[in-house]
Amino acid sequence: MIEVDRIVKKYGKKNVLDEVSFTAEKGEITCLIGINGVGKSTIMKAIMGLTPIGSGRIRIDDLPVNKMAYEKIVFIPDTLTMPSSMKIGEAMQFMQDFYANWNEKRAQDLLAFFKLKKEDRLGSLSKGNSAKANLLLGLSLDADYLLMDEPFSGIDMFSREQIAAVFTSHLIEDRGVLITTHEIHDIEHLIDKVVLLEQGRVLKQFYAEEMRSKEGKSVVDVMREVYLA
Ligand SMILES: Nc1ncnc2c1ncn2[C@@H]1O[C@H](COP(=O)(O)OP(=O)(O)OP(=O)(O)O)[C@@H](O)[C@H]1O
Repeated sequence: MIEVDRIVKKYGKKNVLDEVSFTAEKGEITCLIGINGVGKSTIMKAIMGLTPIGSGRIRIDDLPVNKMAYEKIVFIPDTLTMPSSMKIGEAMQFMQDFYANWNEKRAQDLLAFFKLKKEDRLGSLSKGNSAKANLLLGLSLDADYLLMDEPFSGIDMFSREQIAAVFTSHLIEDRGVLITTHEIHDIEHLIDKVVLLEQGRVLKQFYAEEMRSKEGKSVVDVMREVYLA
């Protein structure tokens, strides 16, 4: 479990995260939802140790975040980080050489699933295929938790559907997934837990299925209630 406990982050005098607490469990998809600027990316960076926090704590499987903990997490950015001149196959080979936890079988499965071609250069890929290549490279690492910042942003409908299908497939296995988004419609049916954010604070967190079955409300219904109140 990733446990974010009352974390506070300031940029200058501005409180960007104000006692944010939530958990993301293994085997579940947890979604941080909020409009631009509420602090979603800052939370991701804090979990990855890429930005220091003022107070609060972050634990992964009951251990404080340290170098070992980072071997449990993969952060999949929204842009390709490999040189654009590299072919997909070369990028896969690079990852295999560099990371001990590269899972070649899963990488091949993802290549087929996304219908990507090894000989295509990263720089020549469409936005949708770049996102898929990014996912391929990240998901092929055997890590217990996957963090993805806006994996569906700016991607065409068919690519979004294909990417969404990965989340419900065996390719995710029983890993914990934490994603951020400001567009919920396409992915509402995939999400287990929802964390609604506003101006650096958690307004509400709930399980989507429980909300549907007990209160008959969709995630969008709850968002309307919370944000338009
Ligand atoms: N390096 C920085 N210096 C100063 N302020 C920053 C810095 N990074 C982020 N901020 C501010 O912190 C707040 C939260 O930013 P963050 O990027 O976490 O939001 P977000 O919810 O991920 O937004 P988006 O959906 O646009 O990515 C914003 O007001 C942003 O302007």
